[in-house]
Amino acid sequence: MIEISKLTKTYEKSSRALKDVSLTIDDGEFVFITGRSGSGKSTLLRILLKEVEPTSGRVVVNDMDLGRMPRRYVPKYRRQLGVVFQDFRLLKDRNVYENVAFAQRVIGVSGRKIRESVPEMLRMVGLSSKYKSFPHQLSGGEQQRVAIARALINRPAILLADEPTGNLDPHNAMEIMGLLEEINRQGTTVVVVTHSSEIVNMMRKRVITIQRGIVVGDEKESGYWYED
Ligand SMILES: Nc1ncnc2c1ncn2[C@@H]1O[C@H](COP(=O)(O)OP(=O)(O)OP(=O)(O)O)[C@@H](O)[C@H]1O
Repeated sequence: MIEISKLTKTYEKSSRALKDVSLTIDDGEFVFITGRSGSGKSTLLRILLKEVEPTSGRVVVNDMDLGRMPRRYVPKYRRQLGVVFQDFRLLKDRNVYENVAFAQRVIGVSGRKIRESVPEMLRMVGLSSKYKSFPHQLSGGEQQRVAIARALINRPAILLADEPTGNLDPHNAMEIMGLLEEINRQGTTVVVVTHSSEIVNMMRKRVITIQRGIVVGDEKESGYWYED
């Protein structure tokens, strides 16, 4: 569960990126956070990841108050969140299998467990046959599938996706959204930041709209889109 109350972020020498944002995302929800460029979406994600500190307000993720979290606990906290980015961020010199396995190796998962869980995850994202391929041999959609497999391999309760379809053509974008929907169906909370109105309108999920740092809309199962 994500509980945000009265969250404000003002960057130095700049206007407010977020102003008095309060919202709750329950376990198992699928939520879009949308808004124009510069509205504050990435700032919100970065605060959730504890990469950016709020100016004021409270953020509690899975019962952990981020404002009270000791610095040494942050890496462990971040591992409880799966994160996917627009530009995939795969290791270019490792194949598909190794890209996914790496996320387990760094936290000391046993070789036996890795050999069991990576193929299972690659099956889930539909990439079993490409496990030996390198990122440059894959389409954008396939690369994003690898990134999703990597984000989920340690079974996080929450998946945060920052413009996950931003580099994909409409067909691949729809496939990735279908995969995120399936992941959500299996119990993971999914939070997708996007400014694609097509995707938001097609999916009919909860849509939180941010405009100049303020939440101006929060609609359940909606195709709501902000006015320019
Ligand atoms: N590190 C920073 N230092 C100063 N100002 C920043 C910083 N990061 C973001 N901002 C400002 O905060 C505001 C919100 O930016 P943010 O990146 O959160 O928006 P966004 O909705 O994610 O935009 P986009 O869709 O283009 O990624 C903008 O005015 C931006 O210029």
